[in-house]
Amino acid sequence: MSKLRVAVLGAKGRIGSEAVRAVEAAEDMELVAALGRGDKLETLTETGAQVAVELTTPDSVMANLEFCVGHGIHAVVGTTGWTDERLARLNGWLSAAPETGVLIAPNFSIGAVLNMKFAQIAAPYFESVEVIELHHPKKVDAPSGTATRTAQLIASARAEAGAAPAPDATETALDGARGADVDGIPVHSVRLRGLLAHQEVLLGGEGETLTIRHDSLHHSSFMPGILLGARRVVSTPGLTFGLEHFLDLN
Ligand SMILES: NC(=O)c1ccc[n+]([C@@H]2O[C@H](COP(=O)([O-])OP(=O)(O)OC[C@H]3O[C@@H](n4cnc5c(N)ncnc54)[C@H](O)[C@@H]3O)[C@@H](O)[C@H]2O)c1
Ligand SMILES: O=C(O)C1=N[C@H](C(=O)O)CCC1
Repeated sequence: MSKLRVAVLGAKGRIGSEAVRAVEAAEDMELVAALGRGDKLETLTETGAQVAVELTTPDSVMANLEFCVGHGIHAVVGTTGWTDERLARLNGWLSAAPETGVLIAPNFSIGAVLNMKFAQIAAPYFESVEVIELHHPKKVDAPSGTATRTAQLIASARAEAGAAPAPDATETALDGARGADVDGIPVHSVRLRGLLAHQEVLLGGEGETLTIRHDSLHHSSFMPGILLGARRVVSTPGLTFGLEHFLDLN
């Protein structure tokens, strides 16, 4: 059987360099290109890449995806910075390339996907919910893509269940003291040397709390999800948002 022809964009970065090693080690894949900032995207077509693994920066991801989708190259995207406006532009490109698939995964680690899922399930049952994400100090965006997605899932689960807003008597606060507001859910971002990627969802009710915590201790935690994404995206046209859809968790 022929091997899946995979390229990595952001190949010299923290997660990209790990992805290069993971693709090289996968028996059913061939690494056909490993591109860094400034390398020409035409290499993707010249090398016959079928899937591009996009692990760059929020300022680069859109141009890379426009090229990939425009050339019928499927994409597995871990880069953060997704807004409704960006998703609409991507969907516009995909509507002109109906056989092309793009997976955007706010987090590729199974534990983080389950953290999001468990939080979504628990959210309607508690009066209070807040999210704390903790990352390495080189991270350029806050809140993390994972925390943003988690808060969105919590907010929609609570809205669907008709849950009341969380109690909060704060009258005066320093800017930022109550975190960022993502769809009404407070999200707090910690940047700390020694950490990689961690998240706690705190839920509180009468006389009890529930804490759902996940820790990524090494970039290897993201690799099985990236490889799964590459295998599945080639037969999943259109936009898939969240690895849970490829794990049959929905
Ligand atoms: N979804 C996940 O599971 C997951 C996990 C870890 C990181 N991330 C995200 O992945 C992104 C990268 O994270 P990182 O820690 O590796 O950052 P990083 O800064 O270490 O790596 C990004 C790399 O992309 C390169 N780059 C920038 N523009 C480029 C372009 N146009 N073409 C090719 N390469 C380009 C940079 O030079 C750099 O080497 C971030 O958005 C981060 O939040 C997602
Ligand atoms: O290290 C990062 O940067 C990470 N980014 C993603 C996010 O913003 O959620 C996933 C976890 C690691």
